[in-house]
Amino acid sequence: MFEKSTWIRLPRNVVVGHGVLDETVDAVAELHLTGRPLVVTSPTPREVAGTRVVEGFAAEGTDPETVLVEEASFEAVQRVIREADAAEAGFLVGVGGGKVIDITKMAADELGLGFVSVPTAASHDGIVSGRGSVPDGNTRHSVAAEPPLAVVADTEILADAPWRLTTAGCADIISNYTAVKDWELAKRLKNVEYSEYAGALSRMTAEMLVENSDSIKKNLEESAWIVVKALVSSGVAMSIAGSSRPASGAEHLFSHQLDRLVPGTALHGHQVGVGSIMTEYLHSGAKGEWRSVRNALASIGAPTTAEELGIEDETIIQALTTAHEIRDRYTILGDGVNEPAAREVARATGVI
Ligand SMILES: NC(=O)c1ccc[n+]([C@@H]2O[C@H](COP(=O)([O-])OP(=O)(O)OC[C@H]3O[C@@H](n4cnc5c(N)ncnc54)[C@H](O)[C@@H]3O)[C@@H](O)[C@H]2O)c1
Ligand SMILES: O=P(O)(O)OC[C@@H](O)CO
Ligand SMILES: [Zn+2]
Repeated sequence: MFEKSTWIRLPRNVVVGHGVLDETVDAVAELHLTGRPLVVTSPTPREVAGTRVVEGFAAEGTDPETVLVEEASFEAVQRVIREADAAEAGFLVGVGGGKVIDITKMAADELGLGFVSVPTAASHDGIVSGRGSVPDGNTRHSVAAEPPLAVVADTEILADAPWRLTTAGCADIISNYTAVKDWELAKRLKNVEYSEYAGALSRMTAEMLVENSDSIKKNLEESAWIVVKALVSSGVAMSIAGSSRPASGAEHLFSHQLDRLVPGTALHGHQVGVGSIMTEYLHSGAKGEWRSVRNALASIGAPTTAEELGIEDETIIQALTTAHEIRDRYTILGDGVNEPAAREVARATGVI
């Protein structure tokens, strides 16, 4: 008897383009979300977009409340929940980078409220996904969270954000190549559940981004358009999979370990990009495709070395040798890369 079942939870409205921030209220109205909005944001995103979103809701008479968050932590999620309860919020609007959006989607999930994603940076593929990523002591949780009912991605704002945020988003997408390889490996060796559709979509998203890399340039709003489309597509792959597997493999474990060792030093996307160069080397060897990964990153101006990340060589080795410990997710790292092997891969790929 066939007993398989799945829920693929996707946004209903994905609004992308120049000046669409002012359509946030319409995107919400179309969803029949009611009650008081709680706008979750952080200082800079509040300046570049949050205040305008609040003013838009206020003009409609919905009396929005705002809460500022800085870090992705369970404590921050609880704080948003308390603020939402106190404000008797009807729905949540996350305005900011990946951390703000993760906190908002996790709070919305616990509260049982709808959530709208308003990214102010094209820096990560969590803008659409129903996953939240939170460090917790020695581990990193990827938790099921409320996917956004709507995404409002204003390319004018995204193109105006510091360029490094956009190159981080590109690198988060380029890392899908190795994430999918890790997922396939885990299917072969550990019989983990694998989705052909999610894997193919994730890989195709990375390929299309790389094919369009000539059009991804600083001060070109079209770049934000191309990158957001890819981030949405990658998030959809995660929703189809019901896990972050299609977009997160060993390169992400390496990045999560760097977040523990040297928090706040480099952007998530940049770290996973450098991790991807090395894990591609581990997958396919010296003559394999690691150069293509490195060249794709270099062509959009993302870091490809420890120095460009602003991270010490020894920290790279430490992160690579301990990355397998961070989460129970089988990857090319297996039960761990030893120190000489880590040094070899980091040197051979020019990362250190
Ligand atoms: N849930 C998922 O599926 C998923 C996917 C990818 C990444 N993530 C998570 O997202 C986080 C990474 O996201 P991130 O790189 O955006 O980091 P972040 O949220 O820390 O943002 C980086 C910085 O950019 C600033 N910023 C945002 N918009 C700006 C703008 N327009 N102008 C100037 N500054 C702006 C933020 O205030 C912050 O200081 C990580 O915690 C990662 O684990 C989650
Ligand atoms: O589940 P994690 O490893 O946090 O990955 C989510 C996201 O960063 C994928 O791009
Ligand atoms: Zn990522």
